[in-house]
Amino acid sequence: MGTFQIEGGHQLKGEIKPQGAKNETLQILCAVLLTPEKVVINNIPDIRDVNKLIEILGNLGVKIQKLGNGSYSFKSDELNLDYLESELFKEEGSSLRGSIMIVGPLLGRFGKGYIPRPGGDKIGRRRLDTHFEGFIKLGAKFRYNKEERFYGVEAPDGLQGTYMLLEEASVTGTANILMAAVLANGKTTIYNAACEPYLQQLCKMLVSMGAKIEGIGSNLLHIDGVDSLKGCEHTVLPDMVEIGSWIGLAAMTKSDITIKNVSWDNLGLIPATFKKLGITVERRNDDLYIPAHENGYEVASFIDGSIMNISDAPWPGFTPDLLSIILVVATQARGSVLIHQKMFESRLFFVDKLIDMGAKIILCDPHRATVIGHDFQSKLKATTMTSPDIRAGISLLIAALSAKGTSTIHNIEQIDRGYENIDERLKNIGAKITRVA
Ligand SMILES: CC(=O)N[C@H]1[C@@H](OP(=O)(O)OP(=O)(O)OC[C@H]2O[C@@H](n3ccc(=O)[nH]c3=O)[C@H](O)[C@@H]2O)O[C@H](CO)[C@@H](O)[C@@H]1O
Ligand SMILES: C=C(OP(=O)(O)O)C(=O)O
Repeated sequence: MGTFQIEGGHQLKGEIKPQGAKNETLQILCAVLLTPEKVVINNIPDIRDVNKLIEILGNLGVKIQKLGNGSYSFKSDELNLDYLESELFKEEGSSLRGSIMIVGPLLGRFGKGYIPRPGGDKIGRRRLDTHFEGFIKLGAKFRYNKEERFYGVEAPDGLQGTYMLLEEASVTGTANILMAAVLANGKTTIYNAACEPYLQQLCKMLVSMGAKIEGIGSNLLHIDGVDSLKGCEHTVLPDMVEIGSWIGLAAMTKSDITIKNVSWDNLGLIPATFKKLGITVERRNDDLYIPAHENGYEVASFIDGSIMNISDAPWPGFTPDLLSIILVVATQARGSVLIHQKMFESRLFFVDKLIDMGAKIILCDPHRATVIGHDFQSKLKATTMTSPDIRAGISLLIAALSAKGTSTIHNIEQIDRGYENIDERLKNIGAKITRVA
């Protein structure tokens, strides 16, 4: 188990460049399975989850070449589908959430796809019903081995396009079904599709490979199946969750930080949501500037004067992946705010660690926490903690950087899942972090 030691209480200053987006990359990597031709992908982040998926693709027979920093080429012309039924795959496939998205492209192209129950954060139940209901609608036969927790879909005679209304706008579910439908016979309509920028990016990539998709950016996708897809080159967007994490970090540590080339138009409600906490977020061309909040930041109230409430929702709503960060930032705001995590059931439990550090938080129930800000009148106290999931992990790191004294965070593998070389990048802007093991 890796550990960070963090000396808190220092202001940071400088520029930071966001990594390529984790969740987009996981979709895009799976799409390379759709064609025997070469696919080049740029701006791939060097993080644990992405590297694990690249390893799975390699074991599946994809020819992978590193072209440069963050750039790779992939060629899926001679796949070893037997790997899908191997013990190694059962182990590797279950180690991250994103691996589930290899099923759609394999089903579309080869008529079969298998996957062990995927991993990812332990942040509540994470059902896969949307994915498999979609495949079944496209004509696939579904089987599930309960003992081994192993899922399979098969369609030896190919998939047939159809209309489907998804039960929920699942991000990986939409990507998975979409990647199957682009190679189905005839037309597919996916209503209540997830439509966040990363899915838009996947759609654009598929179109550049020869897929026919209409409605990109909306929750109603029309797909006209084609017989085959060709190679392409694709560049991953900057990671909006990382960008949000740096906004929170800057505010909590009263730091003056510029986040470079954020692709502002793809940030949706992220800047506006930090502004609700009173944080100044300035657009400078495509950079995002956060001045040092020497006098703190004050939570806004609603027009009717009622207490501020920040909650998540499927895109274009506020991403659930930033609520833990919003929560930690709120602990030093002037005013109170109710955080409502609607999607995941176990994502707020990490607040016990913040309470240990002296934060004023009432966990109302698994989905809601009320935070009463300190307005920097009282600093958080350094402590020893363990990171339960990726976003709680980064939130605890932000808390530790703002706290008085030296904190220890264990299980930093969770943070490394989604943040590239985080200790070195933060050290470059003045953070005092040591990777102990
Ligand atoms: C690898 C990857 O891309 N992971 C992201 C992806 O996970 P993932 O695709 O697994 O998440 P889903 O979009 O399927 O759903 C996440 C959770 O929200 C619930 N839900 C979802 C949609 C909805 O309309 N109502 C609802 O309640 C689901 O039941 C589930 O518990 O999207 C999540 C939601 O943005 C993000 O937190 C994850 O970082
Ligand atoms: C929940 C997340 O990731 P995953 O879906 O990979 O567990 C996340 O990125 O915040």
